[in-house]
Amino acid sequence: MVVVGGGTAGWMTAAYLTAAFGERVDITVVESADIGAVGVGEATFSDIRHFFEFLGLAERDWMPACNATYKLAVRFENWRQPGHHFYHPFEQLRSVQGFPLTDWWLRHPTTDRFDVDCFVMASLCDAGRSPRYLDGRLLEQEFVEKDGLPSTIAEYQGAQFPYAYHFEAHLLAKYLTRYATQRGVTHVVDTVREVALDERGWVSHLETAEHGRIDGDIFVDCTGFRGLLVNKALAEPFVSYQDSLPNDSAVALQVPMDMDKDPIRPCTTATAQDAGWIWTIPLISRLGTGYVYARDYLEPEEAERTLREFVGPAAADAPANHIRMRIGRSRRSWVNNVVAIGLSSGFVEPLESTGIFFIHHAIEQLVKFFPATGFDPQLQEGYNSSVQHVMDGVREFLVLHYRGAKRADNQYWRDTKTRAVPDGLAERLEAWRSKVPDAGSTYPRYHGLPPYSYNCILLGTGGIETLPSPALDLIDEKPALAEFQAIRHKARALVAALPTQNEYFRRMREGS
Ligand SMILES: Cc1cc2nc3c(=O)[nH]c(=O)nc-3n(C[C@H](O)[C@H](O)[C@H](O)COP(=O)(O)OP(=O)(O)OC[C@H]3O[C@@H](n4cnc5c(N)ncnc54)[C@H](O)[C@@H]3O)c2cc1C
Ligand SMILES: N[C@@H](Cc1c[nH]c2cc(Cl)ccc12)C(=O)O
Repeated sequence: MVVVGGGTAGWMTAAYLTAAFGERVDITVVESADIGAVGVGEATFSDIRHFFEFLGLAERDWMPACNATYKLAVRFENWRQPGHHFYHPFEQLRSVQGFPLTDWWLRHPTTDRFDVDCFVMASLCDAGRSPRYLDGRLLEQEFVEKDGLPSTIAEYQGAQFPYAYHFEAHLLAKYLTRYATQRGVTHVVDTVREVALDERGWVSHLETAEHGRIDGDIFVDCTGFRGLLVNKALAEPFVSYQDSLPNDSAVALQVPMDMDKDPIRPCTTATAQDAGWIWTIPLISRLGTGYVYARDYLEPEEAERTLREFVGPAAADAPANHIRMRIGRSRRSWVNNVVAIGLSSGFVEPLESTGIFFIHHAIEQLVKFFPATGFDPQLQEGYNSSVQHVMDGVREFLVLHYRGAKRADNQYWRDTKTRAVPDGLAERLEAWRSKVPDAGSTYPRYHGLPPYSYNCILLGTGGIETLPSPALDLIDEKPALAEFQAIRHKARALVAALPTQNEYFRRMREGS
């Protein structure tokens, strides 16, 4: 196997496949020293723990090397109106008498914060708490992997794990480079100048600037947005999502942070802006922040000025990284003997931190559908179908954020209500007006987001009126009210008992 590209996708792929296949598959990574990686991509899904566990890595092995912190949720600010915020947490939504607590909340709203009433994590985020005690124990939410780890995250049936991570993307790539090369992966630092095809249109070999010809059986395209092998050499078409997700640009800053002074919030923050939103990702030594926006509504210089103003004086000396984003996916990610993974395969704006989830899912599916030398087209079709639906499903979930956002104070936000929606979503939006989303009314194929995630965004953004189930007028509400009270008590007890993230990581630093 020849992996072209040494960003997060390239090294996650090489590390995982060497852990899966050992020496039975020879893996080479070719990465250019002259073409930079995208340099961002720092918040994750909680599923990523399966990636590190598959590699045999514990948190103490990799977190300090990547300046990593914990992420309990995404905090959405000003999506409903200025000053309003809500959370999308890593916490299963409870049910009472067969109805989700969000449904009961619509019928009996105990406060104006559905997230605080239905989820313990919302209070932990508001209080800046760590999900682990100073001795390393996980918060009370007893969590046990059911019957060991599944073969893939798509097949995982266990409890919702309570947190994900923030980490420095380039440090993770460096860490995985060491991991992979120590286990036999060949690392060639060079630029691919030509992708040679045989008479069938399959890649026969690569020509590099200094190392000449590199042969392979399977080529993994991890060359980022340029899609050097899949889109350029094999001319696989790109399916744009821009008609429903117009944000196509970003400007990013890295802002120094002092964990002895600055609070390390245990969540990613997405703050709505006039032409998009700003992400804030707290790491151990710095803040990752950036403005994701639509060029049709805002020029890069204005976006950078807005971002610097938002961050304040700490941003003064930070150089800006302007990025043009290709939003959408390759029609197929696996074409002939080329498999695209990462930005080359597809990408949506990082509103729910899905880029690394796409990579992790794609690598697991590549193992699941790995071809024998005969390259059975059924395996390729199974792979492409799984990858396509994950991206199309996430696209739909992100469109809901904009259709649901109550903000309509300028043309950008007014246009979010009239823009085309992906096939099937219009009917689902209609259904959600009468009944909160459930497994039967969200995107029908696996795409990584459970129905409760849709409940959070629908109730949090506030722009789509959603009615409680009529049955709740006829069912005794006392058990539901008792559940709300139990959540309040549990949240209060955990806020009192858990350390802040700063205290937790200061202790980890002292202990290391
Ligand atoms: C603004 C922004 C914010 C993001 N935030 C998040 C987030 O919070 N969470 C998340 O999960 N994801 C996020 N992502 C996505 C995440 O950054 C990517 O999924 C991740 O970095 C993977 O990128 P990649 O490895 O596919 O491509 P890149 O990082 O672009 O790497 C491409 C590699 O290919 C190499 N290359 C290119 N051409 C050649 C050649 N001819 N020869 C040899 N080598 C070559 C380059 O040298 C580089 O090593 C974000 C993306 C953007 C744009
Ligand atoms: N399986 C994913 C789904 C998920 C559940 N809650 C959240 C919250 C956020 Cl911010 C992203 C993703 C998710 C996971 O557990 O990571």
